[in-house]
Amino acid sequence: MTHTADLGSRLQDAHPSLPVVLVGEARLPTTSGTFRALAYRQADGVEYLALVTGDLGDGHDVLVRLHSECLTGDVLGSLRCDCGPQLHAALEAITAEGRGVVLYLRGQEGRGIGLAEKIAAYALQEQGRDTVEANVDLGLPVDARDYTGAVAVLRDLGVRDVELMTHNPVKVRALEAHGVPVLRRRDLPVAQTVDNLRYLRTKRDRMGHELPGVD
Ligand SMILES: Nc1nc2c(ncn2[C@@H]2O[C@H](COP(=O)(O)OP(=O)(O)OP(=O)(O)O)[C@@H](O)[C@H]2O)c(=O)[nH]1
Ligand SMILES: [Zn+2]
Repeated sequence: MTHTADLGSRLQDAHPSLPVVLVGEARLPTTSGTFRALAYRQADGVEYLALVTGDLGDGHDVLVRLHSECLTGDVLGSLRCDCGPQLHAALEAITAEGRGVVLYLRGQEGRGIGLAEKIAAYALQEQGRDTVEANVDLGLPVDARDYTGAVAVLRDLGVRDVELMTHNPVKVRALEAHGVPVLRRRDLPVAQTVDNLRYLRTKRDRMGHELPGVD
């Protein structure tokens, strides 16, 4: 697990200057609304896609989702997790609000370990390990996500403080540690299935996620 102390030291090491550049911007009509899509790239090649709706104005109290890439859930409709429904719920929430940002984090597939390693972790889960134990067995961090670039994108968009759509307290702490206050946390609907129940329970019981509705 990413402990608060580890997170704090990583954040202290984070470079304070803007490590991302805006590469392209276009209108993106989707089934969940029409967004302004802004594509950013970090010096190491990691890309970010910010889907923005409305006028962010003074940047205060912006409804935000930081969405970690999940190819299997977001694109393929995997039932091992709830990422796809969460992504679409977040896009629909900013559309309904008329103002907000969904920031798609391409460098965070598999909680930062990458797609191939996530599939290897799934194989261990089929042998009975939970999501945390599987990463440990592979010699990988349980959560390798870094939010420095995400914060840089939010700053570039003029976002100053946020209402964050998440159940994950580490995301809240990461934004706060980078100087982006989280005014409120907003729950997303949790799509519980027989295939993702253990994954959801592990997030609640071992990673501190706020998932009171999960049985
Ligand atoms: N390593 C690993 N990553 C997984 C597994 N299942 C899902 N993921 C990845 O987990 C990320 C989503 O993170 P979660 O911890 O499920 O949720 P979160 O985004 O931190 O929390 P919310 O903001 O509440 O959605 C995505 O990048 C998924 O690819 C797994 O079994 N092992
Ligand atoms: Zn997923």
